[in-house]
Amino acid sequence: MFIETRGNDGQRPNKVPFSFAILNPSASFGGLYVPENLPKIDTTFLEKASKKSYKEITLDILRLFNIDIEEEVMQKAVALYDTFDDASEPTPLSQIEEDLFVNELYHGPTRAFKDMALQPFGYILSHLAQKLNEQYLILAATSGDTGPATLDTFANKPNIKVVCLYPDGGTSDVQRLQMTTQKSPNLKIIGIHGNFDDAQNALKSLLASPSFKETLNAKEIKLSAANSVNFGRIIFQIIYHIYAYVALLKKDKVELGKPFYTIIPSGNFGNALGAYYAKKMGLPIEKILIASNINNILTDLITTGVYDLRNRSLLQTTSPAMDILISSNVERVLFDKFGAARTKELMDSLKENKFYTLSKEELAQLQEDFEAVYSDDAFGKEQIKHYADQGYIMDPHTATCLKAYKELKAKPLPCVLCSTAEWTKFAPTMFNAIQQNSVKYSDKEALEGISKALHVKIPECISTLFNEPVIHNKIVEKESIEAEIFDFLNLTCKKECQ
Ligand SMILES: N[C@@H](CCOP(=O)(O)O)C(=O)O
Repeated sequence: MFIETRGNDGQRPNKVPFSFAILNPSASFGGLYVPENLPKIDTTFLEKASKKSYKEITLDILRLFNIDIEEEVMQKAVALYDTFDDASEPTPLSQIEEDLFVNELYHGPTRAFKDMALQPFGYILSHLAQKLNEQYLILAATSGDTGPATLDTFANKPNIKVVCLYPDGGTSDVQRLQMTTQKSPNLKIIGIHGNFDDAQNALKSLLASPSFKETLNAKEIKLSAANSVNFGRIIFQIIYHIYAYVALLKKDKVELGKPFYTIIPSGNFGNALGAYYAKKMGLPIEKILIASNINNILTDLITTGVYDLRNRSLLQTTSPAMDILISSNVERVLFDKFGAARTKELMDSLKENKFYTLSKEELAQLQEDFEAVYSDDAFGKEQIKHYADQGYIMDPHTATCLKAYKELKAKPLPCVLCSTAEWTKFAPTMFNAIQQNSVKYSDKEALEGISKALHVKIPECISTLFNEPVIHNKIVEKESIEAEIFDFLNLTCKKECQ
């Protein structure tokens, strides 16, 4: 069963099953759903897992969670990993140093780690909508990767409509084209004048808005979300951390039960939360190392205990998917460590005062599991060049992890770095890094340049994007989002947006 991070308001049920939590992701007081208990895995589980495939392990873990989804549906959802580059190894582990391994999570249809969760999650959510004979509006806010993966998973799905919000100018060109060229009539993509935090704030306030829901309900439309505020995303984001350890075991790179480090490039903290839950379930993670770009609010939190939005504005970097200051899933860690009352206090303080401060003891508890560091674009480019020269291509988000590898890995243990996106989504930055220049390349030029220079193929799903017509070209002010959504749904707005 699932409970709420900020406690219960008396209006909602105290505990809900998985299906309820994913169909209704907004919990009391603007909080999030979390599992009441986490299942445990031990060395026997890991030993057995080392003889199994990714899909088999995924099903084992889903069964351990005992969620209210039929076995057949879980199997069909997990079978979607068969469409990845290598059906037998959807998340290959590449060794780039004696003790450093890259967990490549981007081999799905939209070339980012979001497919790992959104492919099966999309299947389960649309199955539930059909089974209940209900119509759903799914909202998504994106800084570049969640959007394309959400649209891909829900395209043409019955009973589902999707509205995806992205910051105009805040994603790479490829990421934008992956969204704006979508043809399926159940999808609407809206660019906003603002940044990712503005898009996610809009999503959260719509999820919590009684009048918005009332207008939808009048037309028998229910509301859910595809971001990692939805636990349906997180459950699948636990599994690839467990599988990374299994892959180390399979390759004889770790002794069963011995610890390893994991490094996570972080924005909305869903990936890091998945690692935290995996650690709590029993995966022997020594420490979760959090890598940020210069939007380093998570570095500050984990090193000083202060989460401070005052005197900060979001900066554009060459790792745009991490350009986030209001990081949703930190809340789930706070709840797990300090309980609902304290989480509500901290989150209320963030809303009202734009900051919160952990006590010394609380910070020490956070540091039991996490360490953090940040790097700038120049550092990322150096790493991209260094590894490209050695024959390994990593994207700018992945490159931020090298700082953590160099500075935070204190013990001689194997280290797994989560690689969140394919280089093809950020070609101009990649080409600048490789050529060591700052020429303004178009994405197409840069893709072709890299392909030629490094003898790599551009996947068809990326190369064909440039020939597709742009269908969604609307860029609106934040205040017009609600009206745009109603227009898409052919609804008349009830109150605020008139
Ligand atoms: N970095 C993300 C932002 C949204 O994160 P999510 O995990 O909550 O979906 C993106 O690329 O869109």
